[in-house]
Amino acid sequence: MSLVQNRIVVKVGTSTLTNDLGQVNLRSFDHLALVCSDIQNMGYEVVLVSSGAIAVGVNKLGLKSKPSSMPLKQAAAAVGQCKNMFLYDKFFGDYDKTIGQILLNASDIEQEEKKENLTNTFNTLLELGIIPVVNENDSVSYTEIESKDRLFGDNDMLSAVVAVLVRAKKLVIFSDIDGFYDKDPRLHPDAKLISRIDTINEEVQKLAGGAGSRRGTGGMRTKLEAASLATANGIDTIVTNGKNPENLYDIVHGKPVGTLFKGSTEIFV
Ligand SMILES: Nc1ncnc2c1ncn2[C@@H]1O[C@H](COP(=O)(O)OP(=O)(O)O)[C@@H](O)[C@H]1O
Ligand SMILES: N[C@@H](CCC(=O)OP(=O)(O)O)C(=O)O
Repeated sequence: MSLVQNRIVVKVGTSTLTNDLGQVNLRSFDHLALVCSDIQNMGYEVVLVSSGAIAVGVNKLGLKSKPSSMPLKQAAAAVGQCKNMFLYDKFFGDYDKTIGQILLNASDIEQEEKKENLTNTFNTLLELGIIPVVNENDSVSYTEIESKDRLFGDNDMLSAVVAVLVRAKKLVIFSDIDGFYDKDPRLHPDAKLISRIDTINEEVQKLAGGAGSRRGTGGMRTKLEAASLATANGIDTIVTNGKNPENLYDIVHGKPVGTLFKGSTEIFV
């Protein structure tokens, strides 16, 4: 099965959508909505995978820090997801775009029938010119929040699963850092950006560390897992800084930005 050439999945993490005080980063939401809308106007189909439900919920509920109790995390996600969709609806609306929410659990793609329904929903939304906004259904399932034996792992993996499902040509993972370095730049100031990786082997895996901020989860390890799945399905995966969403313009034109994990020659598994 071939990839849809003008289809792109964009993933944005919590550390881009909130600031160091744990507040919503309104400029990030607005900027992201502007660029995604503009890219769609240029003839591309965009799917947005957005984290941030728990962190935004924690802030809205006035909690001092991310709770450790699972019910409270799931409650925070319910509140935060609602606020995130309100913000996306408002900002995308400013650029004349309609969005639709899709909340997923791993079980939704494990069953063939559900998977087919989901694919049809994505395709129909995209045909209608709607931008799907996706997150894991955190309030229902805690696979992403906590489970170790998990398919989605975190939203990095979810974005790769979605990219495979919709047969996107590219997956763009917006992080709080410019790309994949030869070591964690927060711990090693001499770290160097790697602009292209053709094979994700053990050597590459050893370079990836965990999350850099208290808001992010997974760090580069989960981005590598996501890139492994996407590239094995022929999907070029780009990790770059969410502070500069306008990098999407260069990415859709195939210009080098951040780190490119090159998709293998369209073998669909
Ligand atoms: N080899 C590496 N290259 C770049 N960043 C790395 C590397 N190893 C670990 N990291 C850490 O991964 C972090 C990004 O992931 P994360 O904290 O999960 O944020 P988000 O999911 O919001 O992008 C970076 O801020 C950095 O500290
Ligand atoms: N589904 C969770 C996201 C967890 C997650 O993967 O966060 P991130 O590492 O910021 O992409 C939420 O919306 O809070």
